[in-house]
Amino acid sequence: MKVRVLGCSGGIGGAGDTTALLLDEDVLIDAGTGVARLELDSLSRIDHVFLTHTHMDHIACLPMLVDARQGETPLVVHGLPQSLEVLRRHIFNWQIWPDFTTLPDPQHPKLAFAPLAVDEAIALSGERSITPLPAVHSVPAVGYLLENPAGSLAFSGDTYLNPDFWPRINRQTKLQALILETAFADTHQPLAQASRHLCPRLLAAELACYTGKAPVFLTHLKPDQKAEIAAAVQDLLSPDHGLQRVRALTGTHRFQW
Ligand SMILES: Nc1ncnc2c1ncn2[C@@H]1O[C@@H]2COP(=O)(O)O[C@H]2[C@H]1O
Repeated sequence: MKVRVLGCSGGIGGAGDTTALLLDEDVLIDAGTGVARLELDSLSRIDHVFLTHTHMDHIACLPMLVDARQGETPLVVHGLPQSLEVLRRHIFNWQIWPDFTTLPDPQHPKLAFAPLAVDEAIALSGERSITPLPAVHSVPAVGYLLENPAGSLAFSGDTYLNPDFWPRINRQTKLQALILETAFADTHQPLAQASRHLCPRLLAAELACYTGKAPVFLTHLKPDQKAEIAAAVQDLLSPDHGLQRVRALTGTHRFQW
């Protein structure tokens, strides 16, 4: 499996694009502004989008992807039932964007919705599977475990303290990487808590629950707080803390296993 980071910033500005991970050529995890980096033929090869949640920084490019994509089969958007209802009601409602579940005609739509549930794995071609993981955010949300027989990669999605996440991660014997959000700096902890995100201090509490050794990559850093978050994470890496191999994800990173 290959995962190419198209966007991993907590906002726009500077070189950052918002969350989008391309799994092989046919699956997107979230559809933030990073999707706009892809050429038309790459967009047309995407068959599935797995959404963590419906916040704009994770769906910004979804409407235009549906319209741009060429192909006979619909783009299948997977999400929690509550997330799909939000998309129907507030995005694909003919006012913000056309309802592509009925276009060009209801028998041959460009868009289909597929509800998912935490812990229910979705099998994909090539012995790949994607399993929704619990997340704790200000709207219904999930993370994802991407898996093939050779290993797995876990992505927290946007989340606050998430005790149900760790037993599932600690069971992974072939985890290649752990992508965790750390949106805010410690000086913004009240906002992190209000908006259900982590800051380095809360990240340290989360990582204390991790018993494995996979490298940890931080995502969703707010652009104006990147330096402060990075400095705090360096402090977390002091020898007495015992944490190692924690670094910020970059918008060009690729994983392969
Ligand atoms: N009280 C608040 N609750 C939630 N989000 C807020 C609040 N105040 C400001 N925000 C910002 O709104 C953003 C929505 O997307 P994020 O969850 O990435 O991050 C959130 C914060 O940057």
